[in-house]
Amino acid sequence: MPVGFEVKNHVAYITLNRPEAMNALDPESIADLNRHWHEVASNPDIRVAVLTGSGPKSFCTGTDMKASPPPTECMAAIYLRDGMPIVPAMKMWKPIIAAINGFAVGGGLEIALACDLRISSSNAKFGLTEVKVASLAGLNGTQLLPRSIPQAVAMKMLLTGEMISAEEALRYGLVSDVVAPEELMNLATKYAEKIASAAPLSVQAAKQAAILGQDMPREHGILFSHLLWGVLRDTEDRKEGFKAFAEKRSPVYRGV
Ligand SMILES: CC(C)(COP(=O)(O)OP(=O)(O)OC[C@H]1O[C@@H](n2cnc3c(N)ncnc32)[C@H](O)[C@@H]1OP(=O)(O)O)[C@@H](O)C(=O)NCCC(=O)NCCSC(=O)/C(=C/c1ccccc1)CC(=O)O
Repeated sequence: MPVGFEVKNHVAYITLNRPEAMNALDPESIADLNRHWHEVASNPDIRVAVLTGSGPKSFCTGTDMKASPPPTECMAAIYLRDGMPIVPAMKMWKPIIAAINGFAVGGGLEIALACDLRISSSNAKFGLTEVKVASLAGLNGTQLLPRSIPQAVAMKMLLTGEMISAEEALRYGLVSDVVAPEELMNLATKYAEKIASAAPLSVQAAKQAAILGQDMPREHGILFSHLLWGVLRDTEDRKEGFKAFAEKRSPVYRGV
């Protein structure tokens, strides 16, 4: 399988598994990945996902430029039927952690930008290199990178295709943590299990409020967050959270 999938302790681990091609995405990987995102979104046992690449060198280098067949259908037909591939299937309120274990380039960086937490190994490199291969960072990179790091750095990366190091990515806030390669999955698991131990509906509401609120005027975002709080107020899990606190024990959340 070009994409590994395993669920443990409410965490889905998704591993791009073509290290010989720097985990570039061929059509089979894209289909596999999309199936896994649908599973993450629909399986109530899964509360959070971790996306990584196999091997020591690369997270993902985007489209497999050697294994992508020429189009057989015009883009308008595909776009108006399915939208853009890959990233839409990741749009969900369960959090996704990108554990970036090496090159995150082209569509690989764009996928990482669609994740909620980005942590990186010290050998990682980040770039939107599509201009070098006569394409465009069309998986939302042109929109998300300038909103994620300083505009001047984003424009340099977009226009020149230059890569930045893990240290620079940390400095610009593109990633939250940089660790030694052998520590990366431990840290990803630590964050994922922390998220999985919190109340799943609260976690999803927090993500929804933060993501949708970004595009709202501040007062609308505040009102929206009040409504979400109201939605959560009567959940069984909120009662359990308060009761467990009073009883000095760990809560047992069920997502109801
Ligand atoms: C990442 C690199 C700088 C690493 O260089 P290095 O010298 O360390 O390693 P290589 O020898 O180059 O790589 C080893 C091996 O892997 C193959 N490889 C690596 N990346 C790809 C790839 N993307 N496609 C196919 N094959 C790849 C490489 O050929 C070697 O194979 P071998 O010779 O051993 O058989 C360097 O690898 C590099 O620069 N890679 C390319 C990165 C890149 O340009 N990515 C952008 C691709 S375009 C894209 O992602 C798009 C996304 C998209 C947008 C909109 C909608 C859908 C998708 C644009 C698009 O598709 O048009």
